[in-house]
Amino acid sequence: MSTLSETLADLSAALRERPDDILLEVAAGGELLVARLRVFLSALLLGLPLLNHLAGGTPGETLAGLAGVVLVLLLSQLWLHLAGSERRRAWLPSVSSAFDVSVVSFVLVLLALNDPVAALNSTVVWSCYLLAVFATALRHDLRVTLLAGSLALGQSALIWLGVVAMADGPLVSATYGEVSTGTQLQRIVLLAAVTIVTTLTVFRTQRLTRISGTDGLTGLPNRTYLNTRLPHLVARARARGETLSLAIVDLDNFRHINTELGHLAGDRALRHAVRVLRQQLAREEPMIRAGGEEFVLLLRLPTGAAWERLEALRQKLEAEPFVPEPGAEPRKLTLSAGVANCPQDANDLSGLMKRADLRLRLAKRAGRNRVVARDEA
Ligand SMILES: Nc1nc2c(ncn2[C@@H]2O[C@H](COP(=O)(O)OP(=O)(O)OP(=O)(O)O)[C@@H](O)[C@H]2O)c(=O)[nH]1
Repeated sequence: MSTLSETLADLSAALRERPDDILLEVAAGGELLVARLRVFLSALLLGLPLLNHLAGGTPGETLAGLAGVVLVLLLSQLWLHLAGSERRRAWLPSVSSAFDVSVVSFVLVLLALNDPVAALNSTVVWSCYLLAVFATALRHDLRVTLLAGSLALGQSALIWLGVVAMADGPLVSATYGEVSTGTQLQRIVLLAAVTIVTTLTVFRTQRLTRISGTDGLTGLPNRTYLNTRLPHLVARARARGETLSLAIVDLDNFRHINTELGHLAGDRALRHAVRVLRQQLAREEPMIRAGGEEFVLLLRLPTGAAWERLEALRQKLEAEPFVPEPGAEPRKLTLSAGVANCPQDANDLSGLMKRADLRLRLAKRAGRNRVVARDEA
């Protein structure tokens, strides 16, 4: 069990880490969910000016309320459009969360213009701060939660101090009662507590997401990544008219390593092969452990260049044999690979996988230790 100081150290390390691709994918889905919820809630708010009018509010108040709600609805549509588009905008979660918090402050300031006590004692509007901070859990980014929480704390404290500074008598109203320092402090503490709990929730979900998408032995993305992330990468490349090549790489005769050196040495051999291959790849070139001693690589290259790249990887692995233990005889590892290109061979992940697998089998049949990018070896 981890102590508080260990948790804080892990938290601060997580704050400095760049979210990985799976997290970004999950977060983009969360952003879209929040954007839809925002549009629904702001459409519901359209009823408020009408209720104000029916309750005998002045036409000025009703019109001002209507203008505010229509503005929020229009901006919500804009956020929905941005969240739903294929293009990833790194700033979107932070800016949309800051927007949610600031809308609550904006409504409180509007309330203050009519009745200063309402801005400090209104429970329903103020609770929307809690909702805005809690909704950042769906963005799966610690920095976004901390930003929204700090903004909510800062803005609500400013409204409190502003209303108190401008009051020319006791802050009491027939509808909202009396403003008490104790209640205002409790609200600040509650907001801070919700920010902390949401931050910890995000932290834990980040860990779980990372574990579920990562292969424990090699540290590479696993089949979950292959199934969830790769279809998007292929679809995006297709939409942009870009070319990309998918390779299935399989270590040759790996069974022999296990039978001759034992399973633990086999594990080390797998890690060695992954290290050698991964070192040759750029950060944005995914290498996934599809299962056993089989890996999937995605390269933003046309067929010829992808074949050359794989051939260089094959030679590198051959040139860096695996040493089972210090002083032991080095053991040569080789790989076979099948390459398929989008859009030349197929337009989607499943088509590319089938074609690459076919060519991998050709490479194995032709004697292993080779790369095949066409339908004959
Ligand atoms: N040590 C270890 N072995 C593994 C792991 N995953 C798969 N393997 C072994 O990899 C071997 C794969 O065997 P095969 O599918 O017959 O393929 P191969 O011996 O590599 O032969 P070809 O693919 O035809 O060249 C099996 O012996 C598996 O037990 C792992 O995580 N650790």
